[in-house]
Amino acid sequence: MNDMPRFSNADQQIWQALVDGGPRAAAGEKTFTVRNPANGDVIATVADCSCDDALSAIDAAQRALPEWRARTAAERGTILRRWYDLMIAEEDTLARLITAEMGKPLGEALGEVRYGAGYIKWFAEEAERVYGEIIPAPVGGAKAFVTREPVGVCAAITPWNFPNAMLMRKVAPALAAGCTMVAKPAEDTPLSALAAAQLAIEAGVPAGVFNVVPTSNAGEVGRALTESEVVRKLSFTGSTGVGRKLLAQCAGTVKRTSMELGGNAPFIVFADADLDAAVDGAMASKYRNAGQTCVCANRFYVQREIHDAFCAKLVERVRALKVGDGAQDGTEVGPLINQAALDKVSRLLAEAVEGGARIATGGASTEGLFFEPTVVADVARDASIVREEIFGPVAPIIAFDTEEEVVAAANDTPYGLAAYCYTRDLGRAWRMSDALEYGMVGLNEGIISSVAAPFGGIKQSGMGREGSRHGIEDYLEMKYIRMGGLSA
Ligand SMILES: NC(=O)c1ccc[n+]([C@@H]2O[C@H](COP(=O)([O-])OP(=O)(O)OC[C@H]3O[C@@H](n4cnc5c(N)ncnc54)[C@H](O)[C@@H]3O)[C@@H](O)[C@H]2O)c1
Ligand SMILES: O=C[C@H](O)CS(=O)(=O)O
Repeated sequence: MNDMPRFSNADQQIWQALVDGGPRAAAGEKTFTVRNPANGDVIATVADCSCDDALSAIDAAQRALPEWRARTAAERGTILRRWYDLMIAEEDTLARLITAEMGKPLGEALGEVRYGAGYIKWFAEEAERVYGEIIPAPVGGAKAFVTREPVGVCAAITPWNFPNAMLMRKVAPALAAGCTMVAKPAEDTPLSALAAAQLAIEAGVPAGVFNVVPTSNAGEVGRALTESEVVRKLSFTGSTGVGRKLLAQCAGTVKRTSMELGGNAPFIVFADADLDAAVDGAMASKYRNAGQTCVCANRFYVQREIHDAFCAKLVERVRALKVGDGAQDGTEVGPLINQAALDKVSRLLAEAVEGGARIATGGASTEGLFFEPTVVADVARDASIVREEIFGPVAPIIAFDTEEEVVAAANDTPYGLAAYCYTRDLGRAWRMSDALEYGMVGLNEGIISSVAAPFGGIKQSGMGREGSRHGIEDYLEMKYIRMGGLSA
């Protein structure tokens, strides 16, 4: 990846932090390496930022705020649109970066770049739709109204599974609203964030408005971001466990927070469903990104009458999936991100089998970090693979009989991000979407994400929404103004 001099500091071949409008070596010039999960190769050396580096980035964001927030929404939107154009012009390079640092197939990586860039375009336009309100005067001789103002200096902490899109869906609304941003990408995948920030600078985003501090010490940098009184908001995407920790760390300074956390999506198939459509949806939802998305189907509930037919069709499709290096043509399922992820998937599957489950296809880690796309049937309802987020290419299947029974099972989780239901009965479709306790529901759809959709969860899957016309709200404050003394 050091063959990208535009992004890495070519002469030293180090991907420096991007702070205050340019590359910045970490304090002590510390570095860490990034490896390709497909083969373990070191693909880049990156500045290893510390608390001091984070504080410098926060200072740069604070200095940049007055001028950036003073620009008109149209001016900010024009710069964001230029950034979008640069992202699309560089989409192939950015896709190669994603595949190299986290393993997804190039086709999926290209889709992610376009998805992430789509958020920039969307919020370039939404910037000019941040309206205020006029309130009917509560008393004579007075006017009352509401204006919307940027929250201020924001921080973002993002995951490795969508290293471009998860950050773009935070930084785009933040900058559109007039905020400035300090971002800490995941240690496994800092390159996509750094490349996107470089393009932002080239697009005319002023120095200090968007800063990226890569680090192998998430806790130290995270604490600098969460404890700073200058940082008025934290937007986090990641596991629920880390989200809880960060919420607690933000309490001391009463920060605004957006939390996009873990999921445990039920995928429900009724006997009256279009079976082929349900299998198509299952394949798209379960095996995308090797099962490493927060909205992947995590457990399949299939009505007993069609259980065997559904399993047979699914197994046939899963067996045909091509596993390999995401950079190779034809690869459909890449590696898992690291050994810990592989160990977790293996553990959950082994525990399911110990509980009586039957592996219908797959079930083994092949070489390195690759895991065979798997279908496992006859899974116990309370198995750990049903209760925990798998984050791997394994589909546990459970038979059910009645609507009431499956609603209870689907909702029996602390998570509430996404749920899926296949049925051709319109009444049942409405009853299910009403009854499912989730932030997002796919009805006869396995892929529901879009820049136009309010993406987010309830319960312990988080708070706030990203994308849609709602996504910019998380970066705005409301100011109520009452103007008196207006009587003749
Ligand atoms: N709801 C969503 O939109 C969404 C999207 C993608 C991923 N996720 C969730 O993210 C998880 C997988 O991603 P992950 O493994 O990167 O999650 P993670 O929580 O381990 O890490 C996410 C980010 O938090 C950082 N982090 C970890 N510990 C920290 C600490 N103590 N202080 C500060 N930062 C810390 C990491 O460095 C990374 O940047 C899954 O649970 C998945 O469901 C949710
Ligand atoms: O996993 C995280 C992403 O939000 C998944 S999606 O591409 O937005 O569906």
